[in-house]
Amino acid sequence: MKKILLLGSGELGKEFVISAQRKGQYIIACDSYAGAPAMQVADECEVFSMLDGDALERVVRKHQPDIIVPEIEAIRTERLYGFEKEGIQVVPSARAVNFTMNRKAIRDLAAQELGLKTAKYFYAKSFDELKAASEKIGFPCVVKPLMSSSGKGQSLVKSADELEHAWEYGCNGSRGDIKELIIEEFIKFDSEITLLTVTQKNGPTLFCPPIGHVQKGGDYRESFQPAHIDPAHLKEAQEMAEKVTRALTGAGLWGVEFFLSHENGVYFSELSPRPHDTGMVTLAGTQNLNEFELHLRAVLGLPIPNIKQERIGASAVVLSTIASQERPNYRGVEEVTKEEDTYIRIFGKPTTRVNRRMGVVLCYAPLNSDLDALRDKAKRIAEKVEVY
Ligand SMILES: Nc1ncnc2c1ncn2[C@@H]1O[C@H](COP(=O)(O)OP(=O)(O)OP(=O)(O)O)[C@@H](O)[C@H]1O
Ligand SMILES: NCC(=O)N[C@@H]1O[C@H](COP(=O)([O-])[O-])[C@@H](O)[C@H]1O
Ligand SMILES: [Mg+2]
Repeated sequence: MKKILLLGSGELGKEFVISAQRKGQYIIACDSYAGAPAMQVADECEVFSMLDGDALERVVRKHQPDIIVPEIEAIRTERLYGFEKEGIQVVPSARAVNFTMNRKAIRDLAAQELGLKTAKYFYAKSFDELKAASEKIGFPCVVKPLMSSSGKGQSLVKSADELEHAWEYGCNGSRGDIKELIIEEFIKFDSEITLLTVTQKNGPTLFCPPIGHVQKGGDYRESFQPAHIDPAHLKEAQEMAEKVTRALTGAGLWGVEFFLSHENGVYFSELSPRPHDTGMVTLAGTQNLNEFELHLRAVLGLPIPNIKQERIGASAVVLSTIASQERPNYRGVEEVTKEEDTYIRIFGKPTTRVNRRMGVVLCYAPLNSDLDALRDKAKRIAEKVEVY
């Protein structure tokens, strides 16, 4: 049995904890608020700011974990190098977690050191720098904080007069103490995918069938597997995923994001060194092993004999339309359970905010059935659920 310190306790962590406990592990779930989804199923929990390095140190000393599994990006990741040196396994590695928490580190590594194709980009520390960069990139362009996730602080800028708003919005949506944004060329992609990639302690890098997804405001709304893409594009994406995960080092499951364009090919976008939100579609049983089970096996160094697509699947998110500090209720769950081949997962978040992801609807069908129809079904059913 290993003692696992989980840093971040959202919906992704909750599924990871369930997988880990099913393999006899002991988990301490951490987050900045009490009653977080993964805490509801873990052995112990700790509530503190993981951006506070000293608080993080105290929790590590108190529990003396064998393994640290980051679940979010908002962590004082510099401290992880020290823990790793002491012999604690950091998942997938301190380097991977530290590089991916800041868009600058990972983008420079991917585009400059590894030569992966990405959108053109510049960084801006002031409004004037943003303006100057936008003149080089042109409109539309995308502006994001260097440190944020799930689309926080991200805007699509269509003309110069929207820049000021993008600057303010980006700075306000930034986590942590840095006031710097990235401005990217807008890629007119035909589709985007997440390539779940597994790096192993003893074994080759493995790839799941690609997951297609649709985002709104920089946040995921629906995902489906397998995405039907050009085999040459898939091969290219796999090669890029192999390169970037090798450079970041370590064992675990990663969500590597790509934009695909018929005209311009494959662009690397970013990656998560952990299970990916769009990968929740694997909870519909699309694969023999879902992304959480794969992460756990890679972390523990357990064998993964194969990854097999068992059926097709679609996920659609349930978002809150209200903001409240009260524990929410859900209307429509009975309606959902009337549907065939459908699951619903309510994450159990104790409070709401507008557009907070509170649950997900998962639909599946046999291989070779109509994927577009399945996507429509998942979206139609998710619409029935109301958070109040
Ligand atoms: N340069 C771009 N061109 C076109 N679309 C973009 C670009 N950058 C981001 N997007 C859109 O916004 C989405 C979110 O962007 P990105 O993944 O960089 O943000 P994020 O906040 O890190 O999201 P998450 O943490 O949920 O993965 C992308 O999946 C894509 O749909
Ligand atoms: N794109 C990253 C992502 O989906 N992360 C997932 O969302 C949780 C935070 O949700 P919250 O903001 O509702 O607390 C995180 O803990 C993780 O499970
Ligand atoms: Mg993303």
